[in-house]
Amino acid sequence: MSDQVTLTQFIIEQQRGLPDASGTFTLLLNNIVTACKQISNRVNRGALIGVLGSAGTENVQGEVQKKLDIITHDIMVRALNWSGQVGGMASEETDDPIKVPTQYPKGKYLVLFDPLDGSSNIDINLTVGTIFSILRCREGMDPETEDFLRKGNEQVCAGFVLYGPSTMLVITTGKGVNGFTLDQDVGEFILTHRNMRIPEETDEFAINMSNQRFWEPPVQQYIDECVTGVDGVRSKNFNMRWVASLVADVYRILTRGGIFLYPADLRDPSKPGKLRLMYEANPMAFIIEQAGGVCTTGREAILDIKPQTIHQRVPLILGSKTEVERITDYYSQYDQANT
Ligand SMILES: O=P(O)(O)OC[C@H]1O[C@](O)(COP(=O)(O)O)[C@@H](O)[C@@H]1O
Ligand SMILES: [Mg+2]
Ligand SMILES: [Mg+2]
Repeated sequence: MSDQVTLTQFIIEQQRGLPDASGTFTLLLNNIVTACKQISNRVNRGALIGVLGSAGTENVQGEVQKKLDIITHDIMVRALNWSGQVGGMASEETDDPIKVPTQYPKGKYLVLFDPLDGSSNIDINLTVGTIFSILRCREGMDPETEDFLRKGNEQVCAGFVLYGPSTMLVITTGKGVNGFTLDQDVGEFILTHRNMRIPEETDEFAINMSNQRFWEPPVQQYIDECVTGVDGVRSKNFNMRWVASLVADVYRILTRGGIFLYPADLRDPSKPGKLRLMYEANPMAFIIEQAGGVCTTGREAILDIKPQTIHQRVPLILGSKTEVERITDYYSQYDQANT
């Protein structure tokens, strides 16, 4: 239809009027998006092309890699090299940042990504996704690990693509959050969800209840009050959802509100939470906050954390403002009573 807005048109429109806009960001984004269309195709064809199942290898965090973890990583790296717009990249699937080979020009962006989020769901045909975070760097530089370790509030863009019933892209450049649906017939992402806003109130929570015995008291209290429903202090019933794909849980919250918790886990002090700061929590925090929600560890805003390592894990609590603020109150009351 003639009034449809494609992703490229939308980004050009957003950049128009910016004094230092040179078109390089649009080029970078086009390459990321092309990679995600290729990933969408592989995920969609699944068993037909033999890409399901385990690769029999482990990544830096000791997690068993799926074949598609590796395939999607390779697709992203190739597209980013070809874009000529990146100085370097970092992926969930490699220990160290990835350098741009000498035959490609080096650009002024760093891209960090989780090429396949929710990969434990791939073999059971549930929604998975790709998450990316974009930072600026000095043009032409060969970045070291230290150059990537920047706070989330320095991101210039964050997004994720959902491979679900529809393939969708959700993106922010710091001017709100917009959602695009892939029109498979024409191969373009079309703007379908303009200016997404998270409802401030909610009665839906998302948490992996099997970890309950390892939670700290503020989380125990919060979830206990939700589960007690009308019979407890909340005086209302709550619903629960847990897809176990961050992309799908965050998309639901962007659409109808809710709170997501993967809190600090007392099991192993070296793993404060499960999710990774730089390519899961930071991009989601940028998106959630741009949509009017809140994103925290319970004690600190995610976007204010100075990263120590590329694969650092963080506790992650995000979603509808009033609920996230309620749980951060529980944390501060608990910490005050225990210091
Ligand atoms: O299996 P659990 O413990 O419920 O964890 C689910 C979480 O782990 C993740 O799958 C981790 O992502 P990866 O698949 O990229 O490792 C998140 O998407 C999800 O929120
Ligand atoms: Mg992930
Ligand atoms: Mg992953």
